[in-house]
Amino acid sequence: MKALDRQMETLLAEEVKPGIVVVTLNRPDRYNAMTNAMFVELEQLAWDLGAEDDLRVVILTGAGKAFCSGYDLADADELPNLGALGMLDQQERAARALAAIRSVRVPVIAAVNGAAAGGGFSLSLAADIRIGGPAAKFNAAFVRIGLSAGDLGTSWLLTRLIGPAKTSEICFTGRIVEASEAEELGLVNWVADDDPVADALALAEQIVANSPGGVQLSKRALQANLEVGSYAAALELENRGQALLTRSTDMPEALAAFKEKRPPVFQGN
Ligand SMILES: CCCCCCCCCCCCC[C@H](O)CC(=O)SCCNC(=O)CCNC(=O)[C@H](O)C(C)(C)COP(=O)(O)OP(=O)(O)OC[C@H]1O[C@@H](n2cnc3c(N)ncnc32)[C@H](O)[C@@H]1OP(=O)(O)O
Repeated sequence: MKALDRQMETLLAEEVKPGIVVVTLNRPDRYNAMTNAMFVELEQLAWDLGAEDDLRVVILTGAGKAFCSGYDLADADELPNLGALGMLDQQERAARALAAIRSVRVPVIAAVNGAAAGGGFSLSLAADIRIGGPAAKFNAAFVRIGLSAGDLGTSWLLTRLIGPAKTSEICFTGRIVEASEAEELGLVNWVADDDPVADALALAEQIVANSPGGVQLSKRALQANLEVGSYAAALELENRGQALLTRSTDMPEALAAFKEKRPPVFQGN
């Protein structure tokens, strides 16, 4: 088994090309519904993969017909017995898992192969890029199940992705957003003609051809600058990243390659 490959109870991870790992939510009979085991494995996988120097891009997708249908409603019966603090613990554990996915240092591309509902919608938002398949559909199902769309980062990320008005409409109605509308809204970068994983892989190969440090510090700056409050703070963060990269060996290699009119060979340091 390769260093980046993982076989877990609810997830599979496979290095399909050098540095490109496809993570598959693997509960197809339950439309990849989320369980506590899946949250624990998502968080663990995010940290394990992040520790691998050779990692360059993660593609996240679902086995079978759905991407992820949110919390496993078959498990919901036992929740009321947990009490308020027990529920808070469950919610925080799930939130930590999605935050870990979002903070993976390399680009994460969600190949949304089917329904992304509830927490599954939230999980797709934790990715940097979403590519829909023809069957992709997004559903902030929370209000239909007695919950709030303030869930696993949805209210923060979706507002910044598609704007407060459309976010409000989608979250207050709990309606389905089909692939074509998702593309119009910018919820997905595009809709693949067939398998979104194939499109995600082609995109990942374009990313892998570039400086790993440049890509990873770009991700860091782009994510952080959704949070910093000012242009000055953004510049400060960018300046530090660039100063760090100018000390890398990849940058002189890129300059030499440009002058010698050849592709650069990046080492990621
Ligand atoms: C009461 C809620 C308790 C949750 C609170 C938990 C608090 C602590 C937990 C940690 C924090 C996580 C919080 C999480 O983010 C909250 C949520 O995710 S809430 C939203 C939960 N999800 C849903 O409400 C979506 C339900 N599913 C659907 O709307 C539709 O199935 C679909 C996904 C839009 C797909 O529609 P269709 O293509 O028409 O497919 P079907 O409806 O026919 O379903 C096919 C098949 O899959 C089974 N299934 C679908 N979704 C789930 C699911 N979420 N859990 C379990 N099983 C699911 C469905 O039953 C069918 O199976 P079959 O009947 O054919 O055997």
